[in-house]
Amino acid sequence: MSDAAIKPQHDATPAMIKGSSEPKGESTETAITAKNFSAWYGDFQALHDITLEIPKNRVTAFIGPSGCGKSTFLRWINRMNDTVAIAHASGTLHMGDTDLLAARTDVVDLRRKIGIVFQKPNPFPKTIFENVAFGPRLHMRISRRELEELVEWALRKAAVWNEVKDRLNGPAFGLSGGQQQRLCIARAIATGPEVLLMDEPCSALDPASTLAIEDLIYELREQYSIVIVTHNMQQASRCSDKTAFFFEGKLIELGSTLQVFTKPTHKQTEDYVSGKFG
Ligand SMILES: Nc1ncnc2c1ncn2[C@@H]1O[C@H](COP(=O)(O)OP(=O)(O)OP(=O)(O)O)[C@@H](O)[C@H]1O
Repeated sequence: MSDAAIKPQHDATPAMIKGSSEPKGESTETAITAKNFSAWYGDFQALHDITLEIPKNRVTAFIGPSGCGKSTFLRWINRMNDTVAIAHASGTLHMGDTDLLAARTDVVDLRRKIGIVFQKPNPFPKTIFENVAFGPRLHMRISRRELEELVEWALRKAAVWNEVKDRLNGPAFGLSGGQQQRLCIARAIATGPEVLLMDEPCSALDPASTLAIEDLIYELREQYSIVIVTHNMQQASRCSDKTAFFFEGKLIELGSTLQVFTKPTHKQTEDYVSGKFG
């Protein structure tokens, strides 16, 4: 398949990202900016005055003990908390000029630009093909042939094409957990997002599938700005460029992954990354 066919939505080709898994320096551009962002569930404050920049085309790991607010932050970035009546927030969250918190912001369009992959693979009860085609059908006006090309492109990019190419019309639920998770990544990238949020994407997977997904995450950062929530310190150190450590709803430290793991500035970070708690 030619990547040129789908260039309008995806301007880097697989060839451009191949062999690119080298550590990268500081990104000069920012994907998401939070300023004095706080979030509550009713009276309970889950996030306190978070100010941070998520760099473009890098992987940022969110780490911290259970309940420190990592998922809450992701959920606010793509407006999942719209359905939680008691959730409210203050401060600002922006992607470029887009105010992620504004009522006027088109949430469907926002979720096209900010994809999310959850802890447990959650394919639709449809065929493999239809899982990936669903978003593009909703957001793009493309021919059947272009749609087929796009589905193949996304499945290749998510490193699952070879395993599913002969069963595209088979049920997604027939795939293994690791394959389902890569299918969900293909589904998330098929609409051409700018940001990919991953909430513990490997926690339900075996070690081999986990490594495959980590390699994939590291490669995908050529094209996407990625945030991964993980409890796995090795995973954060293997596949992220930057690491943010949260504790009790506060951002304690954000720095290069190397710095956070080898020379953390805060004692709490040091204790957490060295396994003393959490
Ligand atoms: N829908 C909700 N209603 C009320 N409280 C909530 C809700 N969702 C999360 N919380 C609370 O907000 C706090 C932060 O939760 P969150 O899921 O963001 O933490 P986390 O760091 O992602 O945890 P984990 O690592 O266990 O997934 C927790 O105390 C949690 O109980």
